[in-house]
Amino acid sequence: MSFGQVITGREMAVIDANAAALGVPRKQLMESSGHALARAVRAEADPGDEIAIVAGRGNNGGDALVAARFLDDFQVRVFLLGRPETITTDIARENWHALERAEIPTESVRDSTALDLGKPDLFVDAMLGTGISGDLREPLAAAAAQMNASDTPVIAVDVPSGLDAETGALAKNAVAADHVVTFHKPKPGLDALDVSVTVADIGIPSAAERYVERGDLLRLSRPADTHKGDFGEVLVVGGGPYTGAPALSAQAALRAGADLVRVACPEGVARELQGYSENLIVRPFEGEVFSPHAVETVAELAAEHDTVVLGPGLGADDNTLVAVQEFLHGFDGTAVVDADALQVVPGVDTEATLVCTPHQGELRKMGGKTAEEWRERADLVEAFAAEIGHTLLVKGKYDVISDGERTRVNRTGNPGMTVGGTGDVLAGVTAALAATQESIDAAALGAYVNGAAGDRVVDAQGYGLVATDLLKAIPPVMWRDSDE
Ligand SMILES: NC(=O)C1=CN([C@@H]2O[C@H](COP(=O)(O)OP(=O)(O)OC[C@H]3O[C@@H](n4cnc5c(N)ncnc54)[C@H](O)[C@@H]3O)[C@@H](O)[C@H]2O)[C@@H](O)CC1
Ligand SMILES: [K+]
Repeated sequence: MSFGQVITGREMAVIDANAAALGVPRKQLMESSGHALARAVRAEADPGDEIAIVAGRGNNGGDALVAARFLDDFQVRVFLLGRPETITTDIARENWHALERAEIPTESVRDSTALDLGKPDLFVDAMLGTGISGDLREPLAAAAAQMNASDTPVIAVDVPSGLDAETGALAKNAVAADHVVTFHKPKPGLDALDVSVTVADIGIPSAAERYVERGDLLRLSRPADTHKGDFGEVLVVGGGPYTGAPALSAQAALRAGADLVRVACPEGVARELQGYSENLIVRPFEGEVFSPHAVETVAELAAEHDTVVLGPGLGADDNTLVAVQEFLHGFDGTAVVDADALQVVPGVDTEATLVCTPHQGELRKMGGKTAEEWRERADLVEAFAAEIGHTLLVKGKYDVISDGERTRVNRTGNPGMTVGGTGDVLAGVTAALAATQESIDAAALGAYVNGAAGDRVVDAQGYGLVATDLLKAIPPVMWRDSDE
């Protein structure tokens, strides 16, 4: 199983929140970061050296405030660039007060004219880490200029202040560090700099990356920050022998935030569908089932949507499978493929980005292998995803999600969810998410949200869950910050 090596600041925030969800809160990580930083400083300093720690008001500064405690046998001077009341997080502020009470020399610098970092033997640059935006502003810019103008070695915390950990771009007034102690994994852009890098293990359990946890919800922007249209439009192509399935997928996509969902289905199904919910917009095509003559109509509709759900209730009529194949052959958008449509995917020649959501029986029918033990299954799913060139979300007690390079595991959900229709809900949620997220993240979040919705229902009512129960549980799982 692989999680990827370089990680962006945003990804780090997800992992950090997942660690907290697993019982390892940020304050503990800050303590480990500070300790790792202090060890690196100790390795470069001589006894009695003067060490100037230049701290910003965020958690990057907080890491260095912790380090100061470990280094109080040196002549440590801590410069806080800003007023202590404006430290941005509680954990960093608590560490500032701990320094004051321990009488470790601290000064707060309010503006650049008052800034004199002196001539220490070593600088610690803890002004900005992954929270940076834009070029350094004052008084940070003046501090960077003083550090850069001196011959004193600089150890930077996480990244040199001025390196954007999202893009790897360097601000024009960035700190020129000699050494970087970066946490957990290297950040983008570090490899292009002329610095030595230590990657410090800060005790984040590998489970925080492997498992999809509440921190993964940070990938979603909140409804309050967004406008209509930001969440995209979804087309569900389904129905034929079954009508409930496309209705469930469509309603699930709406609950997961899609702005507009339409269902393309055979005309007979269309009338029934409208009876399910007034929220469904239906685009009927001729015939009893999806067959080659309807491909052009469906393809035109699909091109007007951000993502497609292909499969719910379509059935496995020979004509339908040919139609699915023809549709995928000409499609270059993003589709979540479920149910009988799955068996067509491995042989199909398509430009489309597909997220396939098989249970283990369907996976075998696609030509994939499965195993009892989830780690073994994860390796098999990763290899099969690489082979077919699409993202897989293989449902099970532990869902395994892989795009062939990155692999995640989801643990939400419960035995009550083996009831019919929960897979249709999952496909709809995943398609809504795929309108704004990369396939692997959409699939991982889809599995998490669907399972967590099921857990919420079972918590509230006990077993006896039916698929429609999941629909109302989707929004609170997605948009509430914490479990109440
Ligand atoms: N996310 C994580 O999992 C962990 C983060 N840690 C540390 O936390 C850091 C991130 O902390 P924060 O998110 O608090 O962010 P930062 O400490 O990087 O910066 C945030 C502050 O800087 C200000 N700022 C942003 N751009 C500026 C600019 N161009 N000029 C002047 N001020 C600017 C912001 O207004 C904010 O007050 C990491 O780099 C790392 O050092 C570690 O403690 C361990 C775990
Ligand atoms: K820094």
